[in-house]
Amino acid sequence: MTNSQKIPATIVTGFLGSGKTTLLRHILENAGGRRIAVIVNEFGELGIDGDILRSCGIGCDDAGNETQGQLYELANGCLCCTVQEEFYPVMRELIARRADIDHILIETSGLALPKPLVQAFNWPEIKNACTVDAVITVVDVPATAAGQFAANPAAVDAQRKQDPNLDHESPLHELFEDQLMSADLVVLSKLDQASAADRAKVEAIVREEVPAQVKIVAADHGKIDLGVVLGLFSASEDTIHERASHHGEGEEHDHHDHDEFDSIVVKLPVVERDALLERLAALVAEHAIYRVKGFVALADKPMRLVVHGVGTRFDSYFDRRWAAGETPQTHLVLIGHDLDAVRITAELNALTVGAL
Ligand SMILES: Nc1nc2c(ncn2[C@@H]2O[C@H](COP(=O)(O)OP(=O)(O)OP(=O)(O)O)[C@@H](O)[C@H]2O)c(=O)[nH]1
Repeated sequence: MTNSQKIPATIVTGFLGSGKTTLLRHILENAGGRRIAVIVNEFGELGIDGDILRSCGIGCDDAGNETQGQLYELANGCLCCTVQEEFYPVMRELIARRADIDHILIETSGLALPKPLVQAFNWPEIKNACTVDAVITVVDVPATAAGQFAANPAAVDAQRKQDPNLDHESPLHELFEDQLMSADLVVLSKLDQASAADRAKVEAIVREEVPAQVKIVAADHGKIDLGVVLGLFSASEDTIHERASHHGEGEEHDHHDHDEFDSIVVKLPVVERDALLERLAALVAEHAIYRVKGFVALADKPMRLVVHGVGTRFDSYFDRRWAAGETPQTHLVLIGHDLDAVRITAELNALTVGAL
């Protein structure tokens, strides 16, 4: 089978909160009749991205009931470490349904390394039926310009001063480089929050990491012409072995076990919106929390509030009414480094104002 007869798969990668789900939503809402199967993967115990996509009607029929076979959530760890157990069975299922599928869209967790996933497209059963249309790496311009992914950000410099014998290269920097080194296309996000100088600075940083033929484009809240992101025919699986990576296959990849990152899941009943957002902002300032995401139940509202915090910036919006028979509950996932789960959970628990 030639590559043009295979099902094209687009892999969307990028750090936590960079704008992957926003880009996915835009693609799915503008699919123009393409039948797209979606695989979303998250680090942390809650399948929040899947639920956000579902609340926009993705993976549901017109009556809001879940349709089988469009949306697959892999929430049991990072896709790059669970390729065999999690990704492979879903791909086999999709391959069996190939007559119903025009494109596969895969969102990796923000902590995943894309290379092992692309390499899985060389496994015979997958290679015979699918090809990687492109690896798209989403880059958060304000965060990158502010140095979040620098080789030696301030915190790492401080550690190094205390113990110069230790290797303290920032884990975020390695991840950033790995996610870029596999890219066939780079999408810059959040330019509305960045100056022209920041954009130029980030483009120069990205250019250092990606091969010359890789285009760097911009998307405003995920909006981008679908012709730019789909139909690239990169067949990345054929060249992935030539791409460098900080983490290899097999034994070397096993060391990428996310020891550097902690995930805390907090479940609360009803809370008060301003108190919650203030406390979360304070926690982000006090701890190395990279991303906060989840759903919030408010005492005076019949709607579910979605909260998404990246660094010190928090977005919140109501996405849907709590369903009949559903108990409104606050579910938050916090991801960061060296987090004191007991203390953070206790501080958030103290915000509970009761049940609906
Ligand atoms: N201002 C602005 N905000 C954006 C843009 N793109 C995404 N966002 C916001 O950034 C936050 C993170 O976006 P997501 O699309 O959820 O990011 P993600 O990469 O899927 O996040 P994780 O799944 O947590 O890794 C959300 O609050 C988005 O609304 C943009 O172009 N401009």
